[in-house]
Amino acid sequence: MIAQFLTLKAEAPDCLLFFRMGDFYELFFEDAVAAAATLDIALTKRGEHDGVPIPMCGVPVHAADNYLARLIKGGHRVAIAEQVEDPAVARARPGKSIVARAITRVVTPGTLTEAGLLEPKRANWLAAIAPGPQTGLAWCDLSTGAFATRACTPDEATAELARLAPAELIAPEGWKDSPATPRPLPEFSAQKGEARLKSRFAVVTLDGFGAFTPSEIAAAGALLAYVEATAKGSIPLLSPPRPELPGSTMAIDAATRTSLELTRGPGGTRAGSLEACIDRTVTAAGARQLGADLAAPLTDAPQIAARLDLVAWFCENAVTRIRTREALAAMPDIARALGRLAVGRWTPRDLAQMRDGLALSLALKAALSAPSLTTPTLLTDTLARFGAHGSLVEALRRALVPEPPHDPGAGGSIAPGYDAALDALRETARDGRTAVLGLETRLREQTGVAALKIRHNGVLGYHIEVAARFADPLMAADSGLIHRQTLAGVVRFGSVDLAALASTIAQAGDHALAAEAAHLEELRSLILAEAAAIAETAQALARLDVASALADLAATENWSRPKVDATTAFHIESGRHPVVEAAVKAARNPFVANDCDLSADARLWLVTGPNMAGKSTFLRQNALIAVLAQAGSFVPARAAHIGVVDRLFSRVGAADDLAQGRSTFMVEMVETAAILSGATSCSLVILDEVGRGTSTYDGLAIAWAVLEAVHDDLQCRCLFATHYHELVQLKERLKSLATAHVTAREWKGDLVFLHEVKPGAADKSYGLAVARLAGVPAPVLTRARGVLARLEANRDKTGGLAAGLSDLPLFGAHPAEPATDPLRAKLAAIDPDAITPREALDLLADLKALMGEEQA
Ligand SMILES: Nc1ncnc2c1ncn2[C@@H]1O[C@H](COP(=O)(O)OP(=O)(O)OP(=O)(O)O)[C@@H](O)[C@H]1O
Repeated sequence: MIAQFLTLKAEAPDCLLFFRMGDFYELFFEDAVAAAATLDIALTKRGEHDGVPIPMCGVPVHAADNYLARLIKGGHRVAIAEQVEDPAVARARPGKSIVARAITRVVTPGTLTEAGLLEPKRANWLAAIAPGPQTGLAWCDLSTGAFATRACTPDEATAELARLAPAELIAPEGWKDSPATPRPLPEFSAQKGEARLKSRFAVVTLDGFGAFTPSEIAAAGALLAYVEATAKGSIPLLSPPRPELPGSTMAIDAATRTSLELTRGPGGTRAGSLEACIDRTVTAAGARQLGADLAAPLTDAPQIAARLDLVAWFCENAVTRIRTREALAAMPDIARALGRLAVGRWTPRDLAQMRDGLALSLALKAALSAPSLTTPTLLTDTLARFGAHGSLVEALRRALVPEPPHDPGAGGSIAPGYDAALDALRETARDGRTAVLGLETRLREQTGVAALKIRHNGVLGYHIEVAARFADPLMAADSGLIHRQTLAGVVRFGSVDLAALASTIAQAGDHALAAEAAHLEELRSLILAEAAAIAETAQALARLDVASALADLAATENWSRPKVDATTAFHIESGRHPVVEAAVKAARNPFVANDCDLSADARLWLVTGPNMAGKSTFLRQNALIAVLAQAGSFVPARAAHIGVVDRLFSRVGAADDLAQGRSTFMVEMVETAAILSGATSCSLVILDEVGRGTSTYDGLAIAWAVLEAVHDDLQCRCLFATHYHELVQLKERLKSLATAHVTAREWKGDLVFLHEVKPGAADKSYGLAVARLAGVPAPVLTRARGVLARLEANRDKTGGLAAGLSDLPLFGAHPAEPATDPLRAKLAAIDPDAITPREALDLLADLKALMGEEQA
């Protein structure tokens, strides 16, 4: 057996091998040691290998999901080796033969489909990257079948991966940019990929799915190869790939996502994120769609307007909204049930979920289809995506009992009356059981043992049981009973009649189970034949859930419809930060709404104000409002007009990236460089205290230069918060720069934050007042006050930190002169027609000498 284990282990050396033995999956050798440590279960020993005891541990099959989930979370991959023949067949073979086993599945984080192993509200992306100057990305979610690709630059690929946050990334061997499952390079060949995709989707050309670049095909092909390799012959659900067009969504890089906490909060989970704060969806599929929408806001104004129209319609039609949400709340997750059915890991419950979900979808479609002049286009389009699943629902209704069991082997899933032959088999089994009861009564009378019982267990099957003290007379040869087992206190017997009945019952039961299994399989095929239409229905349902949930939010939280167009407007009236607002309100404080108008003559705002006044909140809330608006949501503001933002950058409070060995300041500069090279005139840039991580002079100088570059070169909309009051001078020089400050007042020696954003710069920093609020001891504060008075006196005398900057020439006024290259200058001066061969040789020698000087 260990030889069989080792052979299988060699097929999946990077996995823990779950080796099926009866009702357990056993692990051996290092696998056992690793699994026991991760799962915190007992490590035992079994036999010896090369004279050394073999470590072993095991998990029961019925609870395997739970253990698998923990191992996958712990960073392991698991190969499952099942028994692939009946043990009786193995036993019947001559010699000491063991049951044949084979790896039937490799479980990895990106290929999960079981409900128990997945987060209901998050997509479970498996992504593949084909690196190169033009990088190809492909990603799929095997739990729902979604499959998409994108061609992009390496930087964009990093941002895309941050958006998707894949559960698993596959990359060619040797690629080291981020943790990935390595795959052989040939699997990333575009040619092979194309052939693989064509064969998987049974098409002669991929053109029908969209226009792909070779890098996208390479990534999609590698992804498919991996899916097939881990599924080991089963066919997971996968829709045809859909290429994502470059520029169709707002570009948001990884640092911006983290700083704005769009879909992950401070702890890296959903809690505390914008997504969690605004999520009112009532289905898991809706929550997944909302997450996807927020992670990828649109850039096409008409498409955004279509989403907003649908939200507005649900806002206006409150009764319809409430009814729709009630209907959706009862909806099972049919997208994921479909994923389980496709891959072959399903239970009869999944069939019932499909029946109930599709029936509800039909009812919902009928309820929302009443023609009306005001029906928004997206509603009409979404309803058109609902499939006509009437006959499938009918077939499932006829075939299944209302609540089938979880266990496919338990029987009892198929409704009575569906199949006369099955009913007859069940009848036979039932009659047999009644006959067993009759036999029990007869035997009690015959033997005079009133407490005689006929029982059933897995080892003996049906048997007669009496207390030991009544057993002796029954042992007699003429008792008609056959002794089978003596236990402490009870003795068990068989009889010819009982054996006959047991065999009838068992046969009928087996045949009934086989008939049920065949019916269940037929129903599964019926569903899979409509897989594409069901996946489409599931997506349409998720879209309705998102729109009605956003409408519910807008109606109850007083959000308003933004106007989004192709201008560069950014005008927010009384904007709020939804997450901070919720926190502030939970503490029974009011949230102060603020305006922001980045119109052409003030597209760059320099925001000052004391610590804790609310600068970061103000900056972020405007970025979030742009994200929400372009995701198709109403926004937390009285009114908003936003010109489509193509790229969003936010740098708020850079933290040390110790994992990558970069200091705060280095991180900040790397990120600032990314903005300066990536932003366009349609971008929105949020910069919070750029330059604060270094010495005051360096920091001010960098902040100054960045502001000038944003103003003159990028010419984008920008909010820039700073404690460098010296920067206010730039207002005189940069015509589209406006100053604003967040207000605070000192009152009776205390600092009171008003959180209002007002035009103009803050009068002072209040740093010491904040320090006092924070509990810095009085002697330290007194000393600090003294130091401050000195510094300020000196500043006023010398002109301060920014002395001498007032007559600094404007940024870009003196373009750097191209460095003169003496070699080039000399070459340029040569007129080949006017020199003799001798002069030419001399010149050559001079040029060589010049080159020597340069290299020295
Ligand atoms: N508009 C507002 N209305 C009510 N409370 C607010 C508002 N803005 C901010 N706050 C409160 O003030 C706290 C501090 O806000 P924030 O972090 O934005 O300040 P800051 O000025 O950026 O501070 P620092 O300069 O120290 O980073 C928030 O956690 C919140 O409780």
